[in-house]
Amino acid sequence: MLFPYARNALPGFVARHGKEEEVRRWLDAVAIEHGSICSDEVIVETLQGWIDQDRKHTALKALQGMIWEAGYRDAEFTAPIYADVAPALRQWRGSGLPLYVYSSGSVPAQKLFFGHSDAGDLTPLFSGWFDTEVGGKREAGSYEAIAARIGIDASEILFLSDVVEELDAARIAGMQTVLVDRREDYPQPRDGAAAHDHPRATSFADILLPA
Ligand SMILES: CSCCC(=O)C(=O)COP(=O)(O)O
Repeated sequence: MLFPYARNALPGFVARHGKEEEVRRWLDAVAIEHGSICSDEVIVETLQGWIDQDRKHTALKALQGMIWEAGYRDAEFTAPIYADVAPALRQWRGSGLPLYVYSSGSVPAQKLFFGHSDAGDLTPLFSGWFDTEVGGKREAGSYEAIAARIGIDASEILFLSDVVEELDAARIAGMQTVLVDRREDYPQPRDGAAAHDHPRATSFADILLPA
């Protein structure tokens, strides 16, 4: 729902805001990636193609965040969140654990998402936010940088993801990992050459953390 909304709104958003410095910066980054000077029409088509591929490009993610802002503000939608997530986050935070978000979505988009979730405003639960400005989610260096920024040894950090390659990168950096296995939405490899040994949970309720 969020991605189709951004895809449909992109042409109008670029036409209305494409000359604003903070928007132009990201449109120019797309043009550079595209390999040549190109029209805004081509930039929009490129971005829509990236949405179709679920590409995690920092420029796309920054622009999506700006587009979603209007949708949240005008109450056109709330951010979809699995029913087991908010109760677990509240319990973990209540027991004193600091919680952080690391997403390919831009930090402004993350704050909008958790601020307008189906379960209400969850932003007070989080102690910090990280996006791909720190590095890609499949690169171990990103997790090393996050641990350094948080000031907690990587071995004390549990990283949750539904993507095995992200968990591999976090583990290389020394973090503990759990695959949040949302089988119906994001099936992950289980057997054969792609097998892995990250602990699995099908719900946040099954993730037991030290108090
Ligand atoms: C949380 S803001 C929007 C999410 C988003 O744009 C995205 O690509 C999700 O990436 P993630 O790394 O959180 O799986």
